[in-house]
Amino acid sequence: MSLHAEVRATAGTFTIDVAFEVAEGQTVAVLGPNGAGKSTLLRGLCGLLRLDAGRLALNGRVFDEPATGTFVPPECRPVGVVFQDLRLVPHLSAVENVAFGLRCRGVPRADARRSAAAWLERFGLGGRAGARPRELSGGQAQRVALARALAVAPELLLLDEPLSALDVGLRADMRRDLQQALASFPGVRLVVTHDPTEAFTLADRLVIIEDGRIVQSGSPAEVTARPRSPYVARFVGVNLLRGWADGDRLTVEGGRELIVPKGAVGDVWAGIHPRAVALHRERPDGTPRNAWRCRIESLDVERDVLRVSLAGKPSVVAEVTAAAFAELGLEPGDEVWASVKATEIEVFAA
Ligand SMILES: Nc1ncnc2c1ncn2[C@@H]1O[C@H](COP(=O)(O)OP(=O)(O)OP(=O)(O)O)[C@@H](O)[C@H]1O
Repeated sequence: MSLHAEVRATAGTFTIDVAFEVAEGQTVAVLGPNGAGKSTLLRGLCGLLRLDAGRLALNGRVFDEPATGTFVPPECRPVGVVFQDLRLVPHLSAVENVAFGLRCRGVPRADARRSAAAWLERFGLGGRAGARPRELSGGQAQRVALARALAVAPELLLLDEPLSALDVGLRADMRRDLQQALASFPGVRLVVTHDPTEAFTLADRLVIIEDGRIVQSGSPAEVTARPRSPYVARFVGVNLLRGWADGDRLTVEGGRELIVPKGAVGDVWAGIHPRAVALHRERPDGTPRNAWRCRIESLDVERDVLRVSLAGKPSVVAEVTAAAFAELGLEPGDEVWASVKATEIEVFAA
């Protein structure tokens, strides 16, 4: 029981061409830069965009397959969708919005209303059933949209950037609610997101799309360990350098030669976790280290660590504790030495 998605579709001049499978009970996060084709993929999956080629099947039932002329319209698919802008009907109350999806699927009015009220109750919105969307807070509107998607007992749940419209303060609470809702939903779950926290807390598997194609997929741990593109590396917070390896030498872009663990030969990626980048005021000596001069470009505070963007050859991000950084007495614009132990550089074939 699963989603089989082989999607080739066109929106204007843009084409999406991806293939992946998701097992029942799994949550997949679809990631990618702006314009990568995430929403277009979602439209293909829910039937708002017809495939040019490929095959879309859920639990063995085919919903779209141009080769056989099969196309099941959106309202006849067991698919629940929460769109980025929610798309609640403005003149309908919360309970009517939730009932709407059921009515579209032919459920009699009274039954649809009863079921909708029960879903709102489950999401703690029993008291807001009569409110119109503009009378709801962002978090409440989000819950109504989620209730509407789940009320139709879908086999596939599609969420497009489910938390992006919420204030940062509300997001953590809503993420927890969403995690619970997803855990109790037995079907296939697919979440489009830009947010690493959302992806890592909600998903079993990541599918990363760039320019309408899958560049990488795997568990969060696999993707973090071996990012396959600069976008993925940025997303997971890892430094990724492209280079040429020969034994224990790696020549990276910009020409610097780094000492790395022996193994890979040829065109490679080298991943360096920001925690592995040490900062020094003077050139470090002693144990043989890879060290090079950089300029501190900017600082980002993330809880009790600082992410320090370093411009140099190569440019990297270092992660240091606030205390260690204060001890060095550095600030943006200052010159600094960055160093990385050879054993902290993971080299893998490009
Ligand atoms: N109906 C359309 N006509 C023409 N071009 C379109 C159409 N729909 C989407 N596109 C183009 O397809 C590309 C992919 O768009 P899409 O909205 O799927 O990206 P996305 O990954 O969801 O982006 P974002 O993260 O910004 O929401 C974009 O370049 C967009 O301009």
